[in-house]
Amino acid sequence: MCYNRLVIENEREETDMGRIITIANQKGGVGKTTTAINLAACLAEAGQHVMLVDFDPQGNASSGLGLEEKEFERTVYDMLAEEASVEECIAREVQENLDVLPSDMNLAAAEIEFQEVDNKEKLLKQSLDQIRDNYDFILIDCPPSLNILTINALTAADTVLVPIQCEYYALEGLNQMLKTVDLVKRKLNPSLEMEGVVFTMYDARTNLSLQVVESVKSNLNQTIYKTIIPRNVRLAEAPSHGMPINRYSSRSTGAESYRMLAAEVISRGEV
Ligand SMILES: Nc1ncnc2c1ncn2[C@@H]1O[C@H](COP(=O)(O)OP(=O)(O)OP(=O)(O)O)[C@@H](O)[C@H]1O
Ligand SMILES: [Mg+2]
Repeated sequence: MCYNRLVIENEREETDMGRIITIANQKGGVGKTTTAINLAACLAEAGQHVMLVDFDPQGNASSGLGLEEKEFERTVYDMLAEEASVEECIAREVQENLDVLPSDMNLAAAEIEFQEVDNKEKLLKQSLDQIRDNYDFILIDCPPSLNILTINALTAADTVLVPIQCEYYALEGLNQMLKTVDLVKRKLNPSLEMEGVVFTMYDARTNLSLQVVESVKSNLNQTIYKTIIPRNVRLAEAPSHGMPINRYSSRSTGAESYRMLAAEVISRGEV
């Protein structure tokens, strides 16, 4: 089955622009993709119209939602390279209310290939601005680095959500990340704000998890989400079944926690 198809009309009646949230942390394996997939799926379950942009050449957000490379002809790379329109690259209704802009290894070439392109930091923004009115939320899953892809994602975003893994080196590199956010805000995207920090893989059986949460709370002058994502084996299993947690194991603590996070994210937008 091929998910890509061209849709010309604007499907949404509302006129307000979608909120674009970039999920970033240059540290690897902290739960960015798990948060991107499951927050997107739980926002969609709550009736929000959502697009998830897989902006990592690893393609984990695409495969974690069951999108295999053979199933899509176009990717976010084709969109950036202007080889296809934004609309042509979208995999539609991967779940109810949830569209995906898939990615694959081609995106790894972006850093070198777009080196000489004018406004190379704004390529993603230029594309997403064309479609943001069609969505309530656009989430962008970043690779584990502060490269041109992450800079593009920060430039396109309204806010940045930083997952922090509850482990000893949690704060390592975080300052660099926050400096990059600040730099992008000053040079490229003045309206960029911090969405906040989300703790992931919290293990209630260890003192360490609690200590990390306490130390981040006292050291980091950032908004911290009340919802803490627990370490939950169902969350780790779900991607290999190509499903978000609310479909794979709807009553698991992982599903419940991402539903709570989605409710918090929605309520922040209403303040
Ligand atoms: N709350 C959780 N409970 C159990 N396992 C988790 C949880 N969150 C993430 N994982 C697992 O930890 C690993 C890393 O998570 P994930 O891929 O979301 O991190 P990432 O930050 O996107 O990684 P990368 O930097 O490589 O993109 C994965 O195997 C994932 O299934
Ligand atoms: Mg990832």
